[in-house]
Amino acid sequence: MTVLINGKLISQQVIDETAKEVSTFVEDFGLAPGLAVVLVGEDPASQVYVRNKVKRAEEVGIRSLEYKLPATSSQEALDDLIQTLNADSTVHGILVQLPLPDHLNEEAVLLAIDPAKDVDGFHPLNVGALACGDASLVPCTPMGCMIMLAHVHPDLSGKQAVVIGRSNIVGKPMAALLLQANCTVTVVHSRTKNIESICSQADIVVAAIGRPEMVKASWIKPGATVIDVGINAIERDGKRKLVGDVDFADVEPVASAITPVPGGVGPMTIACLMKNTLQAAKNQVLKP
Ligand SMILES: Nc1nc(=O)c2c([nH]1)NC[C@@H]1CN(c3ccc(C(=O)N[C@@H](CCC(=O)O)C(=O)O)cc3)C=[N+]21
Repeated sequence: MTVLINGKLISQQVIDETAKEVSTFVEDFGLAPGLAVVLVGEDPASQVYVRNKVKRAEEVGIRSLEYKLPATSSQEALDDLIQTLNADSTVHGILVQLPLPDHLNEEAVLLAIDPAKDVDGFHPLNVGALACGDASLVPCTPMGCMIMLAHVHPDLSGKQAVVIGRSNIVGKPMAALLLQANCTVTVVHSRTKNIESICSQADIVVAAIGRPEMVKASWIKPGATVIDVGINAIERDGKRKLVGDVDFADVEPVASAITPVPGGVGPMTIACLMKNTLQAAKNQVLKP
């Protein structure tokens, strides 16, 4: 029987633990951790995520602030907002929802965020710290994947892990975390030759490609663990549906454990954002 790794349930555990720690933080320091979420434009999918973040923040006792800028905002307007949030001692975490509209420079925005408040872990300083194995703020999605993996593999040491995708947001930090956990890590991507044969040797496959249902049973070694990072909205039988980067119906019978979509990595990402906001608040209050 294949184990279904339940992201809804595990994320609730992370939320509950974080809520407890937040109430201790409030008792100790007399203020709640604060998270600022910046959304530029009206992307409907992003609006759903932002709403979920606000809801979860409320649940754990984090004060969340939503900043909505028009899609036509200038780089200067966004930079000004970030500088204001950097200077605000009641804001401990800043998240700028990606992707930004094309006319804005994403790299410049990520550089502008105070690394101590960078709850996404995307600032070059935090990226470097992760590469060195001493990060305090780890990107939320890969962190969520590691927590789910720990539920089926208490010891990852010596496992063959293949990460499909090399984005700065998921693929690269995911590979760094697996390496830190003593896996043998291979990253495959759009230019890789023989992706299928490389994947089919893996004990652990993390799919973060952004292509609906690309990973098939023939890519998966029988008994492997499959983490599906993809969240793709597709239309099937005239209905809108969320599917992952893994063809779940095909792969599930072959895997020993697999994450579903929805209810897998998505809720873990949000729970880890709450964890990071608390972490950032602790870091700032303890060494301002
Ligand atoms: N700076 C930045 N950081 C991010 O972490 C970030 C971002 N930008 N831009 C967009 C992506 C996407 N993302 C999701 C998080 C949770 C769900 C989620 O909770 N999904 C639920 C249900 C979603 C639904 O039902 O529509 C699930 O998979 O079960 C989805 C997507 C964070 N992102």
